[in-house]
Amino acid sequence: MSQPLADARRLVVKVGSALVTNNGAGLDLKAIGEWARQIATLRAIGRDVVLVSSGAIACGMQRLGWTRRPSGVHELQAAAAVGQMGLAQVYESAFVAHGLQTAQVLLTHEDLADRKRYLNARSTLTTLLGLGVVPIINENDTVVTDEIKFGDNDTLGALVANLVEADALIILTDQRGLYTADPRKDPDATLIETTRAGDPVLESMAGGAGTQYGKGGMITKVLAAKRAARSGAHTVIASGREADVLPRLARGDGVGTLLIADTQPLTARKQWLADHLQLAGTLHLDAGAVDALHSGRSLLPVGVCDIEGDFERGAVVACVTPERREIARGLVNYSSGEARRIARHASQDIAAVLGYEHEPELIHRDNLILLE
Ligand SMILES: Nc1ncnc2c1ncn2[C@@H]1O[C@H](COP(=O)(O)OP(=O)(O)O)[C@@H](O)[C@H]1O
Ligand SMILES: N[C@@H](CCC(=O)OP(=O)(O)O)C(=O)O
Repeated sequence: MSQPLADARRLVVKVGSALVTNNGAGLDLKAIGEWARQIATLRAIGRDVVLVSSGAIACGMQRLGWTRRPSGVHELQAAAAVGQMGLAQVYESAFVAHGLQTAQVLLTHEDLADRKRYLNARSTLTTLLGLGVVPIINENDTVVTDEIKFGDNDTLGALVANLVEADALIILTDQRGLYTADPRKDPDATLIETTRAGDPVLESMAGGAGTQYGKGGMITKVLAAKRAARSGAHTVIASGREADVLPRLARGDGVGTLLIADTQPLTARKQWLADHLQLAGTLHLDAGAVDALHSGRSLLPVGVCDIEGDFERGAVVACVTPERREIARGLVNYSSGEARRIARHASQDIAAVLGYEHEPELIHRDNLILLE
């Protein structure tokens, strides 16, 4: 049942480090040439393709003669800077051979968290697609440290799928798809052909990375599918070594694991809120406020017992239950200092407490998304 892919006009294809660098042996020119050929085939039948490629660190390590992945952030960043040159060079020549232009786009988490930069990135990518160019995206590893990284490119792939409103995210890796357990560890593991993106049972089946070259493993792919489904994109996890994998998927053939997006997509603005990986603060709600949010109402200051963090009006914050489960997130109308003063107060008292009132709600329901 891979029919949804046959209708997908815009695809994000993600290729992992182990695959791109042939397990750290150096850029796999044959494999890269093969994906370029397949992507050219998709372009020829009118599909838009954005490629998210890992491999900068693994390629840099190989070029620098390092056999072990360094643990120091600056060494990793240096390796990424060296390796990204290799990636750009090889992709450029591989696509030129098929008459296609490429564009390098390096993104950070901050680019996508800032609404203006997010919209800029979206316009640039859609302009490139309109020009028939294949954008090749990676994380800008040289300028980000661990705390602010996407880290694995599965997450980045899902965010890009949401950013360009793709119909499908295709994650190519070194296994045939998602198995019931890590096939490297469990010989009885079987391939799952079709499932529902976001099914919590998948998270217990998926393990970590298979080699020192990959970062995320299967768990980040399963979570990426859940994330991509929020904008309505289906996900396929398949082997990048499977013959003609991309054209076959585009024809609707069943290859690998299909994770179907079967929930109502969020609006673009709510999608952007949901995709924030780092939040500016946390609002602790009482049980009444939790119920109000579940019935689709705005968050009023009266239902907030405590505030964590230092944030400005307009920041994206988490809303947690008394048990500290994040149930929603949204754009706050008051800074953390103001919020601490009006917490537990009725909205009609805001002006008396602060001397002014922005809005009666702490977070308006239009700026709020429920996560469960
Ligand atoms: N349930 C599972 N099904 C398939 N692979 C799994 C599973 N759990 C863990 N893995 C591991 O995930 C690895 C792929 O992830 P990773 O090494 O990060 O590759 P990539 O660089 O392509 O992202 C596989 O080689 C496999 O060992
Ligand atoms: N941005 C990093 C990719 C991080 C990574 O290893 O991702 P992945 O192989 O997709 O798990 C790089 O280019 O080396």
